[in-house]
Amino acid sequence: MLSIEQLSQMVHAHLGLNGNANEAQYTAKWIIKESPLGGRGLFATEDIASGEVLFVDHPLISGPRSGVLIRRGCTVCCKLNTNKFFKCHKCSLLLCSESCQDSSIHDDDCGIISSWHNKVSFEEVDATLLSRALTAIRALLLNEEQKQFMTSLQAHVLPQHGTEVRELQQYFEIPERDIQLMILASCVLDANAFQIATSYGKEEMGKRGLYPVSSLLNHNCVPNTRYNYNSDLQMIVKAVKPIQAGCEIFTCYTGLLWGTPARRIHLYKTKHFLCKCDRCADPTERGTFLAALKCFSGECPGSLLPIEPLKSSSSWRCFECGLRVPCDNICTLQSALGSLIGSLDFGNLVELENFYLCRVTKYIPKTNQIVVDLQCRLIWELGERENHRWHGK
Ligand SMILES: C[S@@+](CC[C@H](N)C(=O)[O-])C[C@H]1O[C@@H](n2cnc3c(N)ncnc32)[C@H](O)[C@@H]1O
Repeated sequence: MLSIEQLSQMVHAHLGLNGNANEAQYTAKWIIKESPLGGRGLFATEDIASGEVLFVDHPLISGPRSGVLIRRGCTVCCKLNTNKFFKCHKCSLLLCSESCQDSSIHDDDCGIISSWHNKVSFEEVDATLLSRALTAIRALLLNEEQKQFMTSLQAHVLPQHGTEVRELQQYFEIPERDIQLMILASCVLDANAFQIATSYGKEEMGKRGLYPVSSLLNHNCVPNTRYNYNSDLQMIVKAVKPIQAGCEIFTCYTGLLWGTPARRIHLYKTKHFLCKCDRCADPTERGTFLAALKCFSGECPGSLLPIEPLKSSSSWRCFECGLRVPCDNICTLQSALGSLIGSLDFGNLVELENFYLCRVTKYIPKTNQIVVDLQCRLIWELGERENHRWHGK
């Protein structure tokens, strides 16, 4: 692994902060340091005002996500749901048009894959598997310096990481050094990749990017930054509150409006740590009651909250009547609610509105993350439709 000094030099070169001709529109008011949370993090070197741009990162590699549930999409433009898909006869990647086939993106991808000897005919290659492995495959396009930068990032090395790359070997004879680099890229992507948001109404295959500077940001459930993407897939990271010199700069790896159990489980499953931040330790989550459930006791108007939120097996208690409920009963209710939400047709506005107005708040308080999420979806959908009338009070 690179020293912090070497890593800092790479980060500055990557952001274009070196030399006299500084093209960046900001100065770096932060450094890379060891974090008390473990590993490295970014720390403010001077006071930073709310709204200030901290840096503009660009991905070393980007492409489709690797999950088994990935939807069939074009490997160049990521478009879904077209019946015009075809497989490139040289590399078997899925494409939607001649212009995507003639693009430089496909040229690069195809150059790598077609250099591997085929074990089966191109029709027999699993195009979905190839899409799932494509972002890791693109690591082979990096130059030596970029590869060194990528390998200096944290990697999650667990047996499940890189399976999509290993499985490619049933279709292609791949040189061992390519396999090793792609598996390492999968492990680095697992620890660091950011999901790239799709613009509203656009049906696209899920995308992710390896943003090496943002990858050094540790997580806090009340982050002091936020980020958005521009049309060139650059990630603009801004302060969302004043950050004092010396403080660690955080991002949030989960949904901000998720309740504590949902955030902690997600962080544990995807980033392999249990968050212990102030918000996670506070049963009320700063008075937002995002995880609260209605008290199980008849007419009691109170809410159930975890007694020890940092323990996943904690009992819950009603803060009004004192009723204690074991964790197992809470988990059963939470998974029933999850199934109920999973059965909703989110494209059907009338169904969503009815569910929100008539059903969901019978079981959970209006502060619960499920209700808040429904409200956000309704606002989002209604804001996009002409002449749509809100029937609620
Ligand atoms: C994107 S990396 C962040 C940078 C990393 N610290 C490094 O040294 O490269 C994500 C990993 O950092 C660690 N991490 C981030 N936030 C954390 C937190 N709040 N508590 C504990 N570990 C954290 C976890 O190991 C996580 O999988």
